[in-house]
Amino acid sequence: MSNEEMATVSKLDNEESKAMILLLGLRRGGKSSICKVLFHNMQPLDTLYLESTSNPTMEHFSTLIDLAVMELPGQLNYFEPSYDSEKLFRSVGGLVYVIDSQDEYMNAITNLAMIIEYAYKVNPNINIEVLIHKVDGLSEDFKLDAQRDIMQRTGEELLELGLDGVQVSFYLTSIFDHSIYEAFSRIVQKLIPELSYLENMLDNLIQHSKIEKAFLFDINSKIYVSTDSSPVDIQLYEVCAEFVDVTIDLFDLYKDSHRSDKRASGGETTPYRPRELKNVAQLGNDVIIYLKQMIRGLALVAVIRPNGADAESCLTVADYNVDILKRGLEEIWANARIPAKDAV
Ligand SMILES: Nc1nc2c(ncn2[C@@H]2O[C@H](COP(=O)(O)OP(=O)(O)OP(=O)(O)O)[C@@H](O)[C@H]2O)c(=O)[nH]1
Repeated sequence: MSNEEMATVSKLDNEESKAMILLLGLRRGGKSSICKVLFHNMQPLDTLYLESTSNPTMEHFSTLIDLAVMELPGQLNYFEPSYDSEKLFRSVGGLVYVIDSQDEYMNAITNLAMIIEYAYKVNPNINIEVLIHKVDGLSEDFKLDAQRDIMQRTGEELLELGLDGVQVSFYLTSIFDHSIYEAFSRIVQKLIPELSYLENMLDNLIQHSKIEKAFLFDINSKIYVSTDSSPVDIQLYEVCAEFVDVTIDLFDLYKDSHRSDKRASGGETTPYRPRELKNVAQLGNDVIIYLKQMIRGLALVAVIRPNGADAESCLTVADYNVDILKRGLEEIWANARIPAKDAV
């Protein structure tokens, strides 16, 4: 193992306070592209020119929880004696394995089963997540066939290893649409211990407003860390994620040019406080999309359906209830370890 690899793995000692996700898979499966698109806003087409990763890399992502995503290069042999895999696998909450659905995937499935066997032995609480990736190149029928085939073959491999009881979640993903955000949202949510409180709070919010669906988005990555308990319609999620983008673009366009206010008396300066993100838009079908900044780089995005009621009064009620939600979030996270950060 190279010095750099050792250094990254030894950093794990300091990472133990963070929820950690390990991103694994064979070479050219799409791991670096996923990290770049999710955490660095890289355009999907620009990932074509990414070079193969040769050392483990770590992405830090502080939202409701402090999260680290560690990418292990495809060519790394995790079971080589000098590699402290045991420590690594014991410290992670989720293992995400990327399978390239456009390539021959039998080797990937064998590799996955071997990793699951090891991971499960050292850390039986680990969440095992499989991304059936690059599905943008497959037709609808073929996508489902590939999913069925990969799930079945993985099941067979695990059965052979006597691991048929292990829970594995599968997601069809691509960096060219919102499926990768949706999959990561679900993966991250499993690592948030307060998830059920959040869901209850959002359920309460929609019960007392004309809100049809509410998401708590991490503004920077567009992953949603929670939603109410009604099922997620991916198209609705896409509309909401795009609304976050538009809001940020507008916010940047009209950024405050005065980073501090000169007080009239004596010319003292008060610290710069960023404006709060808020945006409301009414669509052609009367549906209203509502965004308001919450705590820790999060924004609430809600879809309001007035159903004949006056839009203004719907918004007044939403404003009132969203403020209560925000205060609730502030109270829950008042004692959290990481300091609240500015949203944008
Ligand atoms: N069509 C398609 N191509 C993708 C997708 N995600 C990644 N790719 C392409 O797959 C190729 C390999 O991606 P990488 O992100 O470098 O793969 P990796 O798993 O990090 O590879 P190693 O660093 O060698 O381990 C790149 O050319 C990406 O553009 C996807 O969702 N769809």
